[in-house]
Amino acid sequence: MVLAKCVRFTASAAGKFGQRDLLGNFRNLTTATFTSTSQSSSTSAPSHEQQRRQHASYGKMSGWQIHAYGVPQEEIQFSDGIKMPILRSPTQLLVKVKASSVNPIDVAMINGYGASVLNAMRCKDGGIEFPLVLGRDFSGEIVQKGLGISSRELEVGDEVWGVVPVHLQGCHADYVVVEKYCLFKKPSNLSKIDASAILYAGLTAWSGLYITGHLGDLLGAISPVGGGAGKKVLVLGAAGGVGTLAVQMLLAEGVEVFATCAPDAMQMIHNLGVKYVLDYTDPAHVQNVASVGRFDIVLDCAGKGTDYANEIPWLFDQYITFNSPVLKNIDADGFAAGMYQNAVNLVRNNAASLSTRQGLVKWGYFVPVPQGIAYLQRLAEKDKLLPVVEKVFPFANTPEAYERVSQKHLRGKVVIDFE
Ligand SMILES: NC(=O)C1=CN([C@@H]2O[C@H](COP(=O)(O)OP(=O)(O)OC[C@H]3O[C@@H](n4cnc5c(N)ncnc54)[C@H](OP(=O)(O)O)[C@@H]3O)[C@@H](O)[C@H]2O)C=CC1
Repeated sequence: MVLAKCVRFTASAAGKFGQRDLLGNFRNLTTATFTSTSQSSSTSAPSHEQQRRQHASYGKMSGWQIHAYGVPQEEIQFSDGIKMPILRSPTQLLVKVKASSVNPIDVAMINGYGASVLNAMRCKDGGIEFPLVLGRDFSGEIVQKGLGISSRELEVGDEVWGVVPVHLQGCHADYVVVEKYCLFKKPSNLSKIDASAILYAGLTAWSGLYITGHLGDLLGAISPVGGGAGKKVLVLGAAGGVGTLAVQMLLAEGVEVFATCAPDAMQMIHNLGVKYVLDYTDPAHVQNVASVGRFDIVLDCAGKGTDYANEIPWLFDQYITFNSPVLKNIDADGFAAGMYQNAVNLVRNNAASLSTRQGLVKWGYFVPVPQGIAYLQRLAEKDKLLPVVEKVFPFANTPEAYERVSQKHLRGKVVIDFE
Protein backbone atom coordinates (compact mmCIF):
# COMPACT_ATOMS: atom_id res chain seq x y z
CA MET A 1 0.00 0.00 0.00
CA VAL A 2 1.27 3.41 -0.92
CA LEU A 3 1.06 5.03 2.46
CA ALA A 4 2.93 2.30 4.24
CA LYS A 5 5.92 3.34 2.18
CA CYS A 6 5.49 7.05 2.75
CA VAL A 7 8.65 8.73 3.92
CA ARG A 8 8.89 10.71 7.12
CA PHE A 9 12.25 12.47 7.22
CA THR A 10 12.05 13.86 10.72
CA ALA A 11 9.07 13.36 12.89
CA SER A 12 10.74 15.01 15.83
CA ALA A 13 8.36 16.81 18.05
CA ALA A 14 11.30 19.23 18.27
CA GLY A 15 12.45 20.73 21.51
CA LYS A 16 10.51 22.00 24.46
CA PHE A 17 9.95 25.67 25.04
CA GLY A 18 12.84 27.30 26.75
CA GLN A 19 15.65 25.70 24.82
CA ARG A 20 16.53 28.66 22.64
CA ASP A 21 17.39 32.34 23.03
CA LEU A 22 14.33 33.32 21.14
CA LEU A 23 12.27 31.37 23.54
CA GLY A 24 13.98 33.01 26.45
CA ASN A 25 12.60 36.30 25.19
CA PHE A 26 9.23 34.74 24.76
CA ARG A 27 9.23 33.29 28.27
CA ASN A 28 10.36 36.53 29.87
CA LEU A 29 7.56 38.46 28.28
CA THR A 30 4.90 36.01 29.27
CA THR A 31 6.21 35.41 32.76
CA ALA A 32 5.86 39.12 33.35
CA THR A 33 2.24 38.86 32.35
CA PHE A 34 1.74 35.88 34.57
CA THR A 35 3.26 37.00 37.86
CA SER A 36 0.19 38.82 39.04
CA THR A 37 -2.21 36.05 38.18
CA SER A 38 -0.48 32.71 38.12
CA GLN A 39 0.94 30.85 41.07
CA SER A 40 2.84 28.38 38.92
CA SER A 41 4.75 30.98 36.93
CA SER A 42 7.25 31.56 39.69
CA THR A 43 8.35 27.92 39.74
CA SER A 44 8.17 26.80 36.13
CA ALA A 45 7.68 28.35 32.74
CA PRO A 46 4.03 28.26 31.68
CA SER A 47 3.14 25.95 28.83
CA HIS A 48 2.03 27.50 25.59
CA GLU A 49 -1.47 26.23 26.39
CA GLN A 50 -1.48 28.08 29.75
CA GLN A 51 -0.23 31.20 28.02
CA ARG A 52 -2.91 30.91 25.37
CA ARG A 53 -5.69 30.70 27.95
CA GLN A 54 -4.27 33.58 29.91
CA HIS A 55 -3.90 35.82 26.88
CA ALA A 56 -7.32 34.88 25.56
CA SER A 57 -8.91 36.02 28.81
CA TYR A 58 -7.48 39.48 28.02
CA GLY A 59 -8.69 39.26 24.40
CA LYS A 60 -5.10 38.79 23.26
CA MET A 61 -3.13 36.00 21.60
CA SER A 62 0.41 35.23 20.61
CA GLY A 63 1.63 34.80 17.06
CA TRP A 64 4.15 35.71 14.42
CA GLN A 65 3.68 38.83 12.30
CA ILE A 66 5.42 41.06 9.81
CA HIS A 67 5.28 44.86 9.95
CA ALA A 68 6.95 45.51 6.60
CA TYR A 69 8.10 43.61 3.52
CA GLY A 70 11.70 42.41 3.51
CA VAL A 71 13.59 39.23 4.32
CA PRO A 72 12.02 36.65 6.64
CA GLN A 73 14.91 36.65 9.15
CA GLU A 74 14.43 40.37 9.79
CA GLU A 75 10.70 40.84 9.40
CA ILE A 76 9.06 37.89 11.16
CA GLN A 77 8.42 38.98 14.75
CA PHE A 78 6.80 37.40 17.77
CA SER A 79 4.06 39.19 19.71
CA ASP A 80 1.91 38.04 22.61
CA GLY A 81 -0.28 41.11 22.39
CA ILE A 82 -2.10 40.43 19.13
CA LYS A 83 -5.78 41.24 19.29
CA MET A 84 -7.86 38.05 19.13
CA PRO A 85 -9.77 37.90 15.86
CA ILE A 86 -13.55 38.09 16.24
CA LEU A 87 -16.39 36.59 14.25
CA ARG A 88 -17.78 39.08 11.77
CA SER A 89 -20.44 36.96 10.12
CA PRO A 90 -22.77 34.14 11.20
CA THR A 91 -20.88 31.72 8.95
CA GLN A 92 -17.48 32.22 10.58
CA LEU A 93 -15.74 30.15 13.24
CA LEU A 94 -12.90 30.81 15.66
CA VAL A 95 -10.31 28.03 15.70
CA LYS A 96 -7.53 27.38 18.19
CA VAL A 97 -4.58 26.45 15.98
CA LYS A 98 -2.68 23.28 16.94
CA ALA A 99 -0.34 22.94 13.97
CA SER A 100 0.25 24.80 10.75
CA SER A 101 2.56 24.38 7.77
CA VAL A 102 4.86 26.97 6.23
CA ASN A 103 4.49 27.27 2.47
CA PRO A 104 6.71 29.00 -0.08
CA ILE A 105 3.98 31.63 -0.43
CA ASP A 106 4.51 32.70 3.22
CA VAL A 107 8.14 33.48 2.45
CA ALA A 108 7.22 35.08 -0.88
CA MET A 109 4.64 37.31 0.81
CA ILE A 110 7.27 38.56 3.26
CA ASN A 111 9.32 39.46 0.18
CA GLY A 112 6.32 41.49 -1.04
CA TYR A 113 4.92 38.97 -3.54
CA GLY A 114 1.40 39.90 -4.61
CA ALA A 115 1.38 42.94 -2.34
CA SER A 116 -0.60 45.17 -4.72
CA VAL A 117 -3.48 42.79 -5.43
CA LEU A 118 -3.62 40.98 -2.09
CA ASN A 119 -3.49 44.19 -0.11
CA ALA A 120 -6.23 45.77 -2.21
CA MET A 121 -8.41 42.71 -1.54
CA ARG A 122 -7.53 42.74 2.17
CA CYS A 123 -8.43 46.40 2.58
CA LYS A 124 -11.64 45.98 0.61
CA ASP A 125 -12.67 43.33 3.17
CA GLY A 126 -12.02 45.80 6.02
CA GLY A 127 -8.52 44.51 6.81
CA ILE A 128 -5.19 46.29 7.05
CA GLU A 129 -1.83 45.68 5.37
CA PHE A 130 0.32 45.52 8.55
CA PRO A 131 0.84 43.92 10.93
CA LEU A 132 0.23 40.81 8.86
CA VAL A 133 -0.03 37.24 10.15
CA LEU A 134 1.00 34.67 7.54
CA GLY A 135 0.16 30.96 7.38
CA ARG A 136 -2.39 29.34 5.10
CA ASP A 137 -3.27 25.88 6.38
CA PHE A 138 -3.79 24.43 9.83
CA SER A 139 -5.32 21.83 12.08
CA GLY A 140 -7.00 22.86 15.31
CA GLU A 141 -10.11 22.92 17.47
CA ILE A 142 -13.24 25.03 17.14
CA VAL A 143 -13.68 27.33 20.14
CA GLN A 144 -16.52 29.53 18.88
CA LYS A 145 -18.94 29.41 15.98
CA GLY A 146 -21.35 31.76 14.26
CA LEU A 147 -25.11 31.45 14.66
CA GLY A 148 -25.48 30.43 11.01
CA ILE A 149 -23.72 27.11 11.55
CA SER A 150 -25.81 24.16 12.67
CA SER A 151 -24.51 21.54 15.08
CA ARG A 152 -24.91 18.99 12.27
CA GLU A 153 -22.24 20.91 10.35
CA LEU A 154 -19.63 21.84 12.94
CA GLU A 155 -19.61 22.13 16.72
CA VAL A 156 -17.45 23.82 19.35
CA GLY A 157 -14.78 21.30 20.36
CA ASP A 158 -14.58 19.63 16.93
CA GLU A 159 -11.10 18.82 15.72
CA VAL A 160 -10.81 20.46 12.30
CA TRP A 161 -8.49 21.19 9.41
CA GLY A 162 -8.78 24.22 7.21
CA VAL A 163 -7.27 26.87 4.97
CA VAL A 164 -7.16 30.64 4.93
CA PRO A 165 -7.54 32.48 1.58
CA VAL A 166 -4.32 34.30 0.68
CA HIS A 167 -5.62 37.85 1.14
CA LEU A 168 -6.76 37.28 4.76
CA GLN A 169 -4.89 37.32 8.06
CA GLY A 170 -3.29 33.89 8.39
CA CYS A 171 -2.95 31.15 10.97
CA HIS A 172 0.59 31.44 12.36
CA ALA A 173 -1.01 32.70 15.56
CA ASP A 174 -2.90 31.06 18.42
CA TYR A 175 -6.34 31.64 16.90
CA VAL A 176 -7.71 32.19 13.43
CA VAL A 177 -11.16 33.12 12.14
CA VAL A 178 -12.31 31.24 9.04
CA GLU A 179 -15.45 30.96 6.95
CA LYS A 180 -17.15 27.59 7.28
CA TYR A 181 -16.47 26.74 3.63
CA CYS A 182 -12.75 26.65 4.47
CA LEU A 183 -13.13 24.30 7.44
CA PHE A 184 -13.86 20.57 7.67
CA LYS A 185 -13.70 18.00 10.46
CA LYS A 186 -10.19 16.60 10.55
CA PRO A 187 -9.92 13.05 9.21
CA SER A 188 -9.55 10.96 12.36
CA ASN A 189 -6.76 8.87 10.86
CA LEU A 190 -4.53 11.95 10.42
CA SER A 191 -2.40 13.39 13.22
CA LYS A 192 -2.67 17.14 13.85
CA ILE A 193 0.78 17.54 12.20
CA ASP A 194 -0.12 15.61 9.04
CA ALA A 195 -3.52 17.31 8.81
CA SER A 196 -1.89 20.74 8.96
CA ALA A 197 0.39 19.95 6.02
CA ILE A 198 -2.07 18.94 3.34
CA LEU A 199 -4.67 21.55 2.45
CA TYR A 200 -2.77 24.48 0.91
CA ALA A 201 -0.52 22.31 -1.26
CA GLY A 202 -3.27 19.74 -1.79
CA LEU A 203 -5.83 22.30 -2.98
CA THR A 204 -3.20 23.69 -5.34
CA ALA A 205 -2.56 20.23 -6.82
CA TRP A 206 -6.31 19.50 -6.94
CA SER A 207 -7.23 22.75 -8.67
CA GLY A 208 -4.36 22.35 -11.15
CA LEU A 209 -5.49 18.85 -12.06
CA TYR A 210 -9.27 19.24 -11.83
CA ILE A 211 -10.21 22.92 -12.29
CA THR A 212 -7.47 23.85 -14.76
CA GLY A 213 -6.68 20.40 -16.14
CA HIS A 214 -10.21 18.85 -16.20
CA LEU A 215 -8.76 15.48 -15.22
CA GLY A 216 -12.20 14.46 -13.97
CA ASP A 217 -15.21 16.27 -12.61
CA LEU A 218 -14.65 18.17 -9.39
CA LEU A 219 -16.51 15.96 -6.94
CA GLY A 220 -17.00 12.79 -8.93
CA ALA A 221 -13.32 12.58 -9.69
CA ILE A 222 -12.88 9.84 -7.19
CA SER A 223 -14.71 6.80 -8.45
CA PRO A 224 -14.34 3.42 -6.77
CA VAL A 225 -12.15 2.27 -9.64
CA GLY A 226 -10.22 5.51 -10.10
CA GLY A 227 -10.94 8.07 -12.80
CA GLY A 228 -7.57 8.25 -14.48
CA ALA A 229 -7.03 4.86 -16.08
CA GLY A 230 -5.38 5.29 -19.47
CA LYS A 231 -4.10 8.78 -18.65
CA LYS A 232 -0.45 9.77 -18.40
CA VAL A 233 0.74 12.68 -16.24
CA LEU A 234 4.28 13.99 -15.74
CA VAL A 235 4.86 15.77 -12.41
CA LEU A 236 7.86 18.14 -12.35
CA GLY A 237 9.13 18.79 -8.84
CA ALA A 238 7.60 15.68 -7.28
CA ALA A 239 9.67 16.03 -4.07
CA GLY A 240 8.12 19.31 -2.87
CA GLY A 241 4.94 20.01 -0.92
CA VAL A 242 2.63 20.18 -3.94
CA GLY A 243 4.45 17.46 -5.90
CA THR A 244 4.37 14.80 -3.15
CA LEU A 245 0.60 15.26 -2.80
CA ALA A 246 -0.06 15.53 -6.56
CA VAL A 247 1.57 12.15 -7.27
CA GLN A 248 -0.47 10.46 -4.52
CA MET A 249 -3.70 11.98 -5.88
CA LEU A 250 -2.87 10.79 -9.39
CA LEU A 251 -1.91 7.30 -8.26
CA ALA A 252 -5.17 7.05 -6.30
CA GLU A 253 -6.99 7.76 -9.57
CA GLY A 254 -5.16 5.05 -11.48
CA VAL A 255 -3.20 7.55 -13.59
CA GLU A 256 0.16 6.47 -14.98
CA VAL A 257 2.54 8.84 -13.19
CA PHE A 258 5.98 10.00 -14.32
CA ALA A 259 7.93 12.26 -11.97
CA THR A 260 11.10 14.34 -11.91
CA CYS A 261 13.17 15.18 -8.84
CA ALA A 262 16.79 15.49 -7.66
CA PRO A 263 18.77 12.25 -7.14
CA ASP A 264 18.51 12.24 -3.33
CA ALA A 265 14.69 12.30 -3.53
CA MET A 266 14.25 9.52 -6.09
CA GLN A 267 13.83 6.71 -3.55
CA MET A 268 11.29 8.78 -1.62
CA ILE A 269 9.20 9.26 -4.78
CA HIS A 270 9.47 5.56 -5.62
CA ASN A 271 8.27 4.85 -2.08
CA LEU A 272 5.18 6.95 -2.74
CA GLY A 273 4.34 4.44 -5.47
CA VAL A 274 5.67 6.16 -8.60
CA LYS A 275 7.30 3.69 -11.02
CA TYR A 276 8.89 6.15 -13.43
CA VAL A 277 11.09 8.62 -11.55
CA LEU A 278 13.62 10.71 -13.49
CA ASP A 279 16.62 12.62 -12.18
CA TYR A 280 16.24 16.15 -13.53
CA THR A 281 19.91 16.96 -12.90
CA ASP A 282 20.85 14.40 -15.57
CA PRO A 283 20.55 16.13 -18.98
CA ALA A 284 19.54 12.78 -20.51
CA HIS A 285 16.19 13.03 -18.70
CA VAL A 286 14.91 15.45 -21.34
CA GLN A 287 15.22 12.83 -24.10
CA ASN A 288 14.05 10.04 -21.82
CA VAL A 289 10.86 11.94 -21.07
CA ALA A 290 10.43 12.75 -24.77
CA SER A 291 10.59 9.04 -25.62
CA VAL A 292 7.58 8.30 -23.38
CA GLY A 293 5.24 9.88 -25.92
CA ARG A 294 2.33 12.23 -25.31
CA PHE A 295 1.27 13.24 -21.79
CA ASP A 296 -2.26 14.24 -20.95
CA ILE A 297 -0.82 16.73 -18.47
CA VAL A 298 2.63 18.00 -17.57
CA LEU A 299 2.19 19.49 -14.09
CA ASP A 300 4.90 21.97 -13.15
CA CYS A 301 5.37 21.86 -9.36
CA ALA A 302 9.04 22.82 -9.71
CA GLY A 303 8.64 26.53 -10.41
CA LYS A 304 9.73 26.15 -14.05
CA GLY A 305 7.10 28.59 -15.28
CA THR A 306 5.33 29.24 -18.58
CA ASP A 307 8.30 29.67 -20.93
CA TYR A 308 9.69 26.23 -20.04
CA ALA A 309 6.77 24.64 -21.91
CA ASN A 310 8.37 25.77 -25.16
CA GLU A 311 11.94 24.99 -24.18
CA ILE A 312 11.44 21.23 -23.84
CA PRO A 313 10.67 18.84 -26.73
CA TRP A 314 7.93 16.95 -24.85
CA LEU A 315 4.47 16.28 -26.21
CA PHE A 316 1.50 17.17 -24.04
CA ASP A 317 -2.17 18.06 -24.25
CA GLN A 318 -1.75 20.51 -21.38
CA TYR A 319 1.23 22.01 -19.60
CA ILE A 320 0.03 23.45 -16.29
CA THR A 321 2.36 25.58 -14.20
CA PHE A 322 1.74 26.96 -10.70
CA ASN A 323 4.25 29.71 -11.39
CA SER A 324 2.14 32.18 -13.28
CA PRO A 325 3.56 35.66 -13.67
CA VAL A 326 0.17 37.30 -12.92
CA LEU A 327 0.77 38.82 -9.47
CA LYS A 328 4.46 39.55 -10.16
CA ASN A 329 3.61 41.53 -13.30
CA ILE A 330 0.92 43.52 -11.48
CA ASP A 331 3.34 44.20 -8.58
CA ALA A 332 5.94 45.43 -11.06
CA ASP A 333 3.82 47.38 -13.57
CA GLY A 334 0.48 48.14 -11.93
CA PHE A 335 -2.85 46.51 -12.73
CA ALA A 336 -3.47 47.58 -16.33
CA ALA A 337 0.07 47.14 -17.67
CA GLY A 338 0.58 44.00 -15.58
CA MET A 339 -2.56 42.35 -16.93
CA TYR A 340 -1.51 43.32 -20.46
CA GLN A 341 1.86 41.58 -19.85
CA ASN A 342 0.04 38.53 -18.51
CA ALA A 343 -2.20 38.27 -21.56
CA VAL A 344 0.80 38.64 -23.90
CA ASN A 345 2.72 35.97 -21.99
CA LEU A 346 -0.13 33.46 -22.16
CA VAL A 347 -0.99 34.11 -25.82
CA ARG A 348 2.68 33.96 -26.88
CA ASN A 349 3.30 30.66 -25.11
CA ASN A 350 0.08 29.09 -26.32
CA ALA A 351 0.67 30.18 -29.90
CA ALA A 352 4.13 28.59 -29.83
CA SER A 353 2.98 25.44 -28.07
CA LEU A 354 -0.13 24.92 -30.18
CA SER A 355 1.76 25.32 -33.43
CA THR A 356 4.58 22.93 -32.50
CA ARG A 357 2.78 20.22 -30.49
CA GLN A 358 -0.95 21.02 -30.30
CA GLY A 359 -0.70 21.42 -26.53
CA LEU A 360 -2.16 24.13 -24.30
CA VAL A 361 -0.15 26.08 -21.71
CA LYS A 362 -2.15 27.01 -18.61
CA TRP A 363 -1.75 28.50 -15.14
CA GLY A 364 -2.87 26.69 -12.00
CA TYR A 365 -3.62 28.22 -8.60
CA PHE A 366 -4.43 27.41 -5.01
CA VAL A 367 -8.23 27.53 -4.87
CA PRO A 368 -9.87 27.32 -1.42
CA VAL A 369 -13.23 25.67 -2.16
CA PRO A 370 -15.16 23.03 -0.22
CA GLN A 371 -15.28 20.62 -3.18
CA GLY A 372 -11.50 20.44 -3.12
CA ILE A 373 -11.33 19.95 0.64
CA ALA A 374 -14.01 17.23 0.41
CA TYR A 375 -11.94 15.50 -2.27
CA LEU A 376 -8.77 15.58 -0.17
CA GLN A 377 -10.76 14.50 2.89
CA ARG A 378 -12.04 11.41 1.12
CA LEU A 379 -8.58 10.46 -0.13
CA ALA A 380 -7.08 10.93 3.33
CA GLU A 381 -9.83 8.90 4.98
CA LYS A 382 -9.16 6.08 2.52
CA ASP A 383 -5.49 6.17 3.56
CA LYS A 384 -4.49 7.25 0.07
CA LEU A 385 -3.07 10.65 0.98
CA LEU A 386 -0.46 11.45 3.58
CA PRO A 387 1.96 14.36 3.51
CA VAL A 388 5.68 13.88 3.55
CA VAL A 389 6.77 15.99 6.51
CA GLU A 390 10.41 17.02 6.30
CA LYS A 391 10.63 18.69 9.68
CA VAL A 392 8.48 19.89 12.58
CA PHE A 393 9.46 23.08 14.44
CA PRO A 394 8.02 24.13 17.80
CA PHE A 395 5.93 27.32 17.75
CA ALA A 396 8.69 29.25 19.49
CA ASN A 397 11.09 28.43 16.63
CA THR A 398 8.79 29.60 13.86
CA PRO A 399 11.49 31.85 12.30
CA GLU A 400 13.63 28.74 11.77
CA ALA A 401 10.74 27.10 9.95
CA TYR A 402 10.49 30.13 7.64
CA GLU A 403 14.25 30.04 7.17
CA ARG A 404 14.11 26.38 6.17
CA VAL A 405 11.42 27.08 3.56
CA SER A 406 13.35 30.04 2.18
CA GLN A 407 16.39 27.79 1.65
CA LYS A 408 14.31 25.75 -0.85
CA HIS A 409 15.11 22.13 -1.92
CA LEU A 410 12.23 20.97 0.26
CA ARG A 411 11.40 17.30 0.64
CA GLY A 412 7.73 17.57 1.44
CA LYS A 413 6.47 19.99 4.09
CA VAL A 414 7.69 22.05 7.01
CA VAL A 415 5.29 22.24 9.96
CA ILE A 416 4.96 24.37 13.11
CA ASP A 417 3.71 22.53 16.20
CA PHE A 418 1.78 24.95 18.45
CA GLU A 419 1.54 22.57 21.40
N1 LIG B 1 -0.02 29.69 -7.92
C1 LIG B 1 -0.33 29.20 -6.74
O1 LIG B 1 -1.44 29.42 -6.23
C2 LIG B 1 0.67 28.35 -6.03
C3 LIG B 1 1.93 28.22 -6.55
N2 LIG B 1 2.83 27.41 -5.95
C4 LIG B 1 4.15 27.25 -6.59
O2 LIG B 1 4.26 25.89 -6.98
C5 LIG B 1 5.58 25.42 -6.83
C6 LIG B 1 5.56 24.18 -5.93
O3 LIG B 1 5.17 24.55 -4.62
P1 LIG B 1 5.68 23.70 -3.38
O4 LIG B 1 5.62 22.27 -3.72
O5 LIG B 1 4.99 24.20 -2.19
O6 LIG B 1 7.22 24.12 -3.38
P2 LIG B 1 8.44 23.34 -2.74
O7 LIG B 1 9.52 24.32 -2.58
O8 LIG B 1 7.94 22.56 -1.59
O9 LIG B 1 8.85 22.26 -3.85
C7 LIG B 1 9.54 22.52 -5.02
C8 LIG B 1 10.32 21.23 -5.34
O10 LIG B 1 10.82 21.27 -6.66
C9 LIG B 1 12.16 20.76 -6.66
N3 LIG B 1 12.81 21.26 -7.87
C10 LIG B 1 13.42 22.45 -8.06
N4 LIG B 1 13.82 22.55 -9.35
C11 LIG B 1 13.43 21.41 -9.97
C12 LIG B 1 13.51 20.94 -11.33
N5 LIG B 1 14.10 21.65 -12.28
N6 LIG B 1 12.96 19.75 -11.63
C13 LIG B 1 12.36 19.00 -10.68
N7 LIG B 1 12.25 19.38 -9.39
C14 LIG B 1 12.77 20.58 -9.05
C15 LIG B 1 12.71 21.23 -5.34
O11 LIG B 1 13.81 20.47 -4.82
P3 LIG B 1 15.31 20.60 -5.43
O12 LIG B 1 15.54 22.05 -5.72
O13 LIG B 1 16.22 20.07 -4.39
O14 LIG B 1 15.28 19.72 -6.65
C16 LIG B 1 11.51 21.02 -4.42
O15 LIG B 1 11.48 19.69 -3.92
C17 LIG B 1 6.39 26.56 -6.21
O16 LIG B 1 7.08 27.20 -7.26
C18 LIG B 1 5.31 27.48 -5.62
O17 LIG B 1 5.70 28.81 -5.62
C19 LIG B 1 2.52 26.68 -4.85
C20 LIG B 1 1.28 26.80 -4.28
C21 LIG B 1 0.26 27.68 -4.80
